[in-house]
Amino acid sequence: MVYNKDTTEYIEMVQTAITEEQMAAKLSLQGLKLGFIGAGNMAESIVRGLTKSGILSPSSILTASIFDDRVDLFRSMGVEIVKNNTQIVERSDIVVVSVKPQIVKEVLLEVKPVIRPNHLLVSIASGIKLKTMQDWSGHGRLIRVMPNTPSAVSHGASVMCLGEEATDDDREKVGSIFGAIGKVWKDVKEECFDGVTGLSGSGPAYIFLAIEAMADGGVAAGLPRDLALSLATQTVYGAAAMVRETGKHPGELKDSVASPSGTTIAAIRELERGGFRGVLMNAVIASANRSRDLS
Ligand SMILES: NC(=O)C1=CN([C@@H]2O[C@H](COP(=O)(O)OP(=O)(O)OC[C@H]3O[C@@H](n4cnc5c(N)ncnc54)[C@H](OP(=O)(O)O)[C@@H]3O)[C@@H](O)[C@H]2O)C=CC1
Ligand SMILES: O=C(O)[C@@H]1CCC=N1
Repeated sequence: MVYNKDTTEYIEMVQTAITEEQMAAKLSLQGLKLGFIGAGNMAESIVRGLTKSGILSPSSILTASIFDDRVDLFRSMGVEIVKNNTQIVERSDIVVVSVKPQIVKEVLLEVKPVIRPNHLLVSIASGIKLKTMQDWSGHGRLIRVMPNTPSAVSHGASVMCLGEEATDDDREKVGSIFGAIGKVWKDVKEECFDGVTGLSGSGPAYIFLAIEAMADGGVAAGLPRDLALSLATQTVYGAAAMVRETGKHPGELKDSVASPSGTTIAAIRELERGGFRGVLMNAVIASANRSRDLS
């Protein structure tokens, strides 16, 4: 089986391995209820990823919203809809605070009376520090996470940092949840969170912009729009996979595309002239600074 070169069989083997790994995580989360305060874009991405992973049944997930379209969307994924934030906390073991940073204080003060010692609070809000969360909620069993939207398709990047009363078991459970929807870095220092937000939290948006712009370039060069968009998408996906799977420095991989006096180096010259690297670096820093402002 291992030596069978048939592509279909190989894929089946990989899927079995993932399923076994996730099975252990699934067992550790059995019977657990996961609530989301804030049924927005990031909560949706996490729930989509979790539903896909099979690690938690959608009926173990709860949320609430005053908007019918959000209720309908989460209900269509099998999520239980409750009346309000208080009910989410009362009915959940782990509560993910997934509202905008500016709303976190209001929401925590609202649910504070029903938070019990057995609750684990997880905040994904950018900029809001663990200490601030603890002051507002009166609860120290906290974990801060910075995820990103590719979690919806099982390719998320999430980092975690534990509050002072979070246990090893809490770390494992939250690590399993975010590990099921992508890669997770479990013990990142809180001082890194603004930089993480600037890089991986906001980062998908920079790449969506890049894909759109590359496709536009293809159209300008005469390609049909659908072919241009598909090629741009596959090129970004393939380049990311190459960096990840070869372990080579991106500079070395770039050099291997650029032939002497060829097409790529002509394009790179334009990118450098336009300040491509500096622009990307400044984008990460701008997002990190905004995250710092929010705290
Ligand atoms: N989007 C992303 O890529 C990422 C987001 N985050 C963090 O996740 C959090 C949510 O972001 P995102 O999902 O993009 O934002 P959204 O605005 O899409 O989601 C927030 C949701 O909370 C709802 N809401 C507002 N007030 C309340 C309230 N009092 N009680 C309950 N729900 C309420 C909002 O409803 P309404 O629309 O009516 O305001 C909205 O549906 C933010 O703190 C953000 O920093 C972290 C990583 C990545
Ligand atoms: O734009 C935002 O504020 C959120 C935080 C990280 C990604 N999106």
